[in-house]
Amino acid sequence: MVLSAAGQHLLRVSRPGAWGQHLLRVSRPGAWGQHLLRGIGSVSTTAKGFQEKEIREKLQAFPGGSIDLVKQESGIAVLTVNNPARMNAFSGSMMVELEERVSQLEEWTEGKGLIVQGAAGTFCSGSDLNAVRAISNPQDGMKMCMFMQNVLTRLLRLPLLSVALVEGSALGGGAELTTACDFRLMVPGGMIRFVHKHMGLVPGWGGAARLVRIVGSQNALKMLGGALKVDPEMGLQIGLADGVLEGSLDGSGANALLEAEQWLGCYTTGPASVIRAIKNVVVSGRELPLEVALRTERDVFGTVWGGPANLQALASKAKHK
Ligand SMILES: CCCC(=O)SCCNC(=O)CCNC(=O)[C@H](O)C(C)(C)COP(=O)(O)OP(=O)(O)OC[C@H]1O[C@@H](n2cnc3c(N)ncnc32)[C@H](O)[C@@H]1OP(=O)(O)O
Repeated sequence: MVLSAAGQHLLRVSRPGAWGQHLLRVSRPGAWGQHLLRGIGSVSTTAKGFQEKEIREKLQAFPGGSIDLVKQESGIAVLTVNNPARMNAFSGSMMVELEERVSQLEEWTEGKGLIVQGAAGTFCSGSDLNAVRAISNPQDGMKMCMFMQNVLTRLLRLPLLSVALVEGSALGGGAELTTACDFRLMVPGGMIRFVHKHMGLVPGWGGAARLVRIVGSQNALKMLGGALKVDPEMGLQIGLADGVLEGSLDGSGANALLEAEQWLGCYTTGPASVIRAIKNVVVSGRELPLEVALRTERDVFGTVWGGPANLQALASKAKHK
């Protein structure tokens, strides 16, 4: 780690062979705090110096599937990774669409919750291997990685309580996507598997960093090193899964979605302003140094203190037995 004159950390990523050393410039942690303080819930990229327009154009050259978003009256939105012919693998255009959907969710001020699911009874089999083969050179791979890291970081920081509904398999980048949600609910027969090792890779969409925070470094090492198949039972045991649902009665996925909505509803009941504030204080507590997190918490507190929900609760003389 080198601290440049501009105060930016340069993370030196080396790889032996043709392309030698690359410098991935990331903004210093203090700048994250500034982002969070300025506009919690609309945090933008932590990566500098990558040409988003250029990578979008590149990714658009690999079309297929879609990322569908339905915002419901209940304040819970459903995001569906939809490419069933390829087990919901992410084509390039789906990566771009995911960024657009995240932008829409950042603008959705009435939202409280989000369920991320795969179409047709399976979650997501990671990157579309056809696109991966076409961009297997290091420069393009690095750009795709930065693009997806940025999108999934923004997804996790949305001021919505988010759940990955894991039916079927979540493989590779699909496993990484589950870690970009606050919670994971698994359906019997479901599996989360970081298969990267078998692809000669490590996670690159931020999945390893998030996994360590969810299950701890020991379990993360075992999951990545062994490319372990994490079923619902193991998921609960290591804290990767937050619940196991009954699942589809007819194979349509409808029942699992309904169950996930009910599960999430326990945490999203109440005014959007309060639910969003809860998510924001937790994000800052999770990601920021304590002093900055405390300042952020104070700022968020100021947005709800004396607000309609607070005044109504005071007037009702509520008892919390
Ligand atoms: C930083 C990101 C790292 C990554 O995500 S790398 C990608 C990691 N993912 C993989 O390697 C998944 C490879 N696929 C598999 O293991 C199996 O296809 C899988 C998902 C277990 C399903 O197995 P089966 O149920 O036997 O079905 P199948 O193999 O016949 O697949 C059905 C069709 O889906 C396709 N498919 C599945 N995963 C894909 C992918 N990631 N990219 C592109 N195409 C994919 C598969 O080729 C097959 O297509 P087709 O019917 O032969 O035309």
